[in-house]
Amino acid sequence: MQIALVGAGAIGGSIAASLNRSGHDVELAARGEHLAAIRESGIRLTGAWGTHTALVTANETLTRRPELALVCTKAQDARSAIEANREFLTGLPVVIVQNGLEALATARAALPDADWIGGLALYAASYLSAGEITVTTSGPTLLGSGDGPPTAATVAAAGVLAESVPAQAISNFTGAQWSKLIVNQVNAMPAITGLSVQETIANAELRAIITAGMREAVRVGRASGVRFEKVQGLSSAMLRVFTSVPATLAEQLPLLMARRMGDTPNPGSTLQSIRRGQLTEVDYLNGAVVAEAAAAGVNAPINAALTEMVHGVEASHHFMTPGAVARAVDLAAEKRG
Ligand SMILES: NC(=O)C1=CN([C@@H]2O[C@H](COP(=O)(O)OP(=O)(O)OC[C@H]3O[C@@H](n4cnc5c(N)ncnc54)[C@H](OP(=O)(O)O)[C@@H]3O)[C@@H](O)[C@H]2O)C=CC1
Ligand SMILES: CC(C)(CO)C(=O)C(=O)O
Repeated sequence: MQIALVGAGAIGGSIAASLNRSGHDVELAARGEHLAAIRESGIRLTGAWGTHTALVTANETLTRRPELALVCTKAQDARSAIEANREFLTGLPVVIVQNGLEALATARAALPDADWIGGLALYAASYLSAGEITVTTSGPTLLGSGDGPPTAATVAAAGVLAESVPAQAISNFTGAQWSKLIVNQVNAMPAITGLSVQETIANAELRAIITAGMREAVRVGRASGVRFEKVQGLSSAMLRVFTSVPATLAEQLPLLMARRMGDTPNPGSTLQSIRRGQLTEVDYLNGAVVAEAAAAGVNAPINAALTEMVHGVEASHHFMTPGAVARAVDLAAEKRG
């Protein structure tokens, strides 16, 4: 099948290489030194999904109309990436694989005339260098849209992807996006400290803040009327227990998440942006919790403080120590009440 991917970093690159390995005819839209490296010697995939060098067609924008497309940029780049490839995406089923809550709304606003399908990657991947992608933890990609059952186009797209990567169509995609937003509470701390997700969770001070941020985000979701969908064991019932037990007991959840990630250090996608000197997605992660809290008339001081600290590191290029992070969270929480 002819399949196009717009954005071929950690997520897009690992999916593209796997599709190529299965025999699909893949075209990528990529940019900069990554595009040059892919043109020169393909995408080199390593890690949990095996080793493969994918020699694929790659251009700054798509040059032909595929049968299925995926958009796999960071949230802040999605709109311009879709607009730049509008000609070859119009009328197609297009999967947008993105964390946060806004992927489908952004995609539909940028290109109303496409059959947009949301994608949530439950695996972890890293961009090592131009042309080099590694999968650090395996897991499925969930496809869906809205709060009902998956559409026929979603089931068909999941079927195609599932021949190459773990993928499945789900109901209540909106609830799954929220559950993933709770999982993505682990992204900010690596971006602030420069440590891996596993290292931040192993640190008692940081783990307490991550847990508090997760509990705050669940409460905001509830205040917004969210029906959490089960994602990586995070069901609505489980999240109710998570927010009602003592904080130290609740820390078992991030500890479990870290164990599931295994031994290969996972920087998370937000720290990877920082390491490349790029702006991060934090406004779509912790920032989304703050925005939803404001809309629901509740406070989210921990998520607000984490958002601010990630922006601070983006600007200063200096990571913070765990002690400094703990002091900043305390001060911010006091100030905001
Ligand atoms: N990495 C992970 O483990 C996981 C990531 N996710 C989510 O998946 C999404 C993608 O993340 P990830 O793959 O890590 O991000 P990356 O930054 O690794 O990849 C995004 C790629 O898109 C490229 N890009 C941006 N705009 C354009 C454009 N107009 N045309 C062509 N290419 C473009 C970027 O290029 P450039 O570098 O030049 O900006 C980059 O190569 C995010 O929403 C993330 O939160 C979800 C689960 C796990
Ligand atoms: C859950 C996690 C941290 C996996 O890498 C992720 O979704 C991300 O990096 O954005």
